[in-house]
Amino acid sequence: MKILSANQLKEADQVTLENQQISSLDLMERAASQVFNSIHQKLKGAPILIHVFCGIGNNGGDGLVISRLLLEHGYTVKTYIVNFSEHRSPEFLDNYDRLKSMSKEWPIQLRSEEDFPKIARQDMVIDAIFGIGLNRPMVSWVVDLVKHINEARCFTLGVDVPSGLYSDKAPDDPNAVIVASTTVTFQSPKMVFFLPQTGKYTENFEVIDIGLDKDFLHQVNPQALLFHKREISTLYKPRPKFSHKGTYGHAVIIGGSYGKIGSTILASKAALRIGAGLVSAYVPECGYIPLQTSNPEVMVITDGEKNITTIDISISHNAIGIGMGLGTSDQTTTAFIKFLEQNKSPLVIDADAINILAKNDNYKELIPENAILTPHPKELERLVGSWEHDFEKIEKAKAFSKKYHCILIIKGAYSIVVAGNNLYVNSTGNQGMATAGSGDVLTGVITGLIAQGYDPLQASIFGTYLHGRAGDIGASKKGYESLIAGDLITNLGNAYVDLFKREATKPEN
Ligand SMILES: NC(=O)C1=CN([C@@H]2O[C@H](COP(=O)(O)OP(=O)(O)OC[C@H]3O[C@@H](n4cnc5c(N)ncnc54)[C@H](O)[C@@H]3O)[C@@H](O)[C@H]2O)[C@@H](O)CC1
Ligand SMILES: Nc1ncnc2c1ncn2[C@@H]1O[C@H](COP(=O)(O)OP(=O)(O)O)[C@@H](O)[C@H]1O
Ligand SMILES: [K+]
Repeated sequence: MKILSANQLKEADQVTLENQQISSLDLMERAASQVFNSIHQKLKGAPILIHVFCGIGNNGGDGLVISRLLLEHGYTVKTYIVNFSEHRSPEFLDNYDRLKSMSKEWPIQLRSEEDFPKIARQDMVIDAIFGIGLNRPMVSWVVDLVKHINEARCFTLGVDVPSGLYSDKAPDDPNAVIVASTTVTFQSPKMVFFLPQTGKYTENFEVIDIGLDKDFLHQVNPQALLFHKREISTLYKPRPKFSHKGTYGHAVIIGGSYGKIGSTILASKAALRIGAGLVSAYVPECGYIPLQTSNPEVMVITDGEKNITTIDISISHNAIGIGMGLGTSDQTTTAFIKFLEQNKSPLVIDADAINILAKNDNYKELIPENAILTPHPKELERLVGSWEHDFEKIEKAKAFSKKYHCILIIKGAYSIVVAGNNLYVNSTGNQGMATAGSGDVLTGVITGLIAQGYDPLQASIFGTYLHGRAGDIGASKKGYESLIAGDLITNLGNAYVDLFKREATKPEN
């Protein structure tokens, strides 16, 4: 699914008006009535008090349409106009008149704190103050209104985006944004939903198709792609009946140091579970027995006593995952850099291998083309420098990916695969995966996919998806707290099986 920027959505809006020969008032009616439908389906006429807060632009216009439709269906509604400016949009004004003409109760004008209404915990709020048009800080009384609404802690539905969020940067004041229980958003999910600084303002979101011009949507180069099962299952490579283990490649996992051998156990097991034909682990001697006993299917090569001192892989192989638990001692750093100078295999670079690269710009020049780097936020900061907000972080990651011709996976909730200017946002995974070793599993998964013949970009996207899905299946059985990295490995098979399960169809109302 395409994630479009605010400007692209505005352009889509204009193209739609021209090509479909409709007015922007019609488009607003179409969009807002779908928000109403979504609310009505859930509320089913429940007799609760609904407060609709409308700005004076088109987001406010949507709010007015929703108010009118709610009233027409017998809901108890109070509509407020948040007068943050005198420049009312024409569509707002039209809908304002329509609402006044059908309701005895006229919208309530808000101009200062004295006008704020009481909102009870059991009421519902519809937030249509600002949409994607917010372009400067809100005046202080509107900030206070946002805080007043948030303090009510009632079910709050954001229209398009929670008010107070910019489309391309972090909020000026983290408390000056509506915290929505859900957001019903038009046509495309917004990038802000997927980033830590801004995604926290909506617990859920629902994308509604408002029928914008299909050709435009098809040809537009999106800000990012959000990948779900539908797109992902097309990447799957079936296993031919007459295949043998050689068909699925040999993955090598290099890492570990005294006390951190577990990371290589997890990564090599994950490479096997994702389907590599053969897996070898290259570890210091202290890892030999732990690996052989915990993973009988994995072959083990050793070097150094407590940490790796040279990396010399003479066996034939198809992909290497390197870095988990490796350490960054001088000896290991030298070994890794020498290895990079000679290496010709597809690489997944993780953890301490990233930390070593971050030490010196000359080292970064050795990153082979199409290598995949899987930094968590701290490792990313070491690699690309610090950022003020998440959008800047993404720009820095893109610049790094372009400069060194590599793929970066920004890990976290909604991990983002960065390949040059292209961004792929993962839809699977959960907070239970914030646990030791889950990144090691991801490295094993991606290495195992490349060994099987997936190209690095496919392996990054497919692997991130399956890893998250395994976490979701694991959490559905164990809950978030007790999910551990080993559970992700256990559920990789279920994640594959799930790829081809049909969604249960929703019962008709
Ligand atoms: N194609 C689409 O995406 C559609 C968008 N529609 C709605 O239109 C919204 C965008 O409407 P608008 O562009 O009118 O913008 P908003 O309604 O978000 O904001 C209203 C106006 O306020 C001004 N403004 C921005 N920041 C301000 C501040 N801090 N203080 C005072 N004034 C400020 C801006 O000039 C802005 O145009 C969308 O979010 C959506 O709700 C729908 O009606 C229909 C289709
Ligand atoms: N809140 C979260 N939601 C979804 N996935 C998460 C969350 N927190 C962590 N993860 C995933 O778990 C993994 C953690 O990786 P990392 O921090 O490198 O772990 P470790 O170094 O312990 O192996 C990443 O794939 C990340 O996307
Ligand atoms: K809003």
